[in-house]
Amino acid sequence: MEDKVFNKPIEKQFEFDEQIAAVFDDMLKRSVPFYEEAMALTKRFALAYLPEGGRLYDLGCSTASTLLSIERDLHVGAELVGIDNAASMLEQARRKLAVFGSKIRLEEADIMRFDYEAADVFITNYTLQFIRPPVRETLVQRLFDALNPGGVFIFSEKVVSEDKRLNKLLIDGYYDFKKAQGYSEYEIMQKREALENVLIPYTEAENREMVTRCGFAHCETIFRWGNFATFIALKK
Ligand SMILES: C[S@@+](CC[C@H](N)C(=O)[O-])C[C@H]1O[C@@H](n2cnc3c(N)ncnc32)[C@H](O)[C@@H]1O
Ligand SMILES: O=C(O)C(=O)C[C@]1(C(=O)O)C=C[C@@H](O)C=C1
Repeated sequence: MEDKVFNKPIEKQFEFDEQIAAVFDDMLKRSVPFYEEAMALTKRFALAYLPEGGRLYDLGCSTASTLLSIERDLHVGAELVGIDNAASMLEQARRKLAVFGSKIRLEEADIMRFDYEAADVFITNYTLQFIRPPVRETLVQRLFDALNPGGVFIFSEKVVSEDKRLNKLLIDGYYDFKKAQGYSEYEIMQKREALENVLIPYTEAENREMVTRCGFAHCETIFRWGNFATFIALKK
């Protein structure tokens, strides 16, 4: 279904509710530059680090698009687990899992409180930015602690620049991208207002510093377009 959520006056802050879940796949494709490519890179690196008998978690898995794409090319016996606290997102996910006869395990839970088992890959694509800054690093630390040695953390984020002029140019470029995807200026402004204080982006450097403080030995930016980036952090 086509995303027209912000075509009318907004009544509340951005929330992952039924209205958003119903159009979410279209929303992401048209709102995240190179979404498909970032997902393909996520899959490539996830598969490379997922051993036989391993475990992969996708936090904020939404409609399970990334997990299903990974499962399609999975050639080892490994457990794929998706976690999200939005019931309506998981409803869409379950529908897709049924169509593909998938073995992915879905958990409706808060990623801040979930009791993680030992894992080889954690993914948080466009999810950390919705976790309040005072507790964001606590979550990353928990993921690091649950990772087996040699495990990886792959995450994608909207990012900002510490340089004011560059930051404005990045945002202008992003809004032009959205216009080219068919969103009107009105829809773009309505969504910007709804996301204020809900989606809180860090700079690329802040993201790297955060994972380094949590103990990751190496962090690489594997994709960046304007104000969107995908990272991989390695636990040695
Ligand atoms: C932008 S979407 C993620 C998109 C998805 N990873 C993808 O690449 O298609 C963020 C997701 O995180 C979920 N989320 C946000 N905070 C959460 C929390 N504390 N616990 C569990 N899920 C959360 C939302 O419900 C939403 O589905
Ligand atoms: O539309 C925007 O302004 C966005 O930042 C895109 C974005 C994201 O980056 O997570 C914001 C909310 C939705 O979850 C989908 C995509």
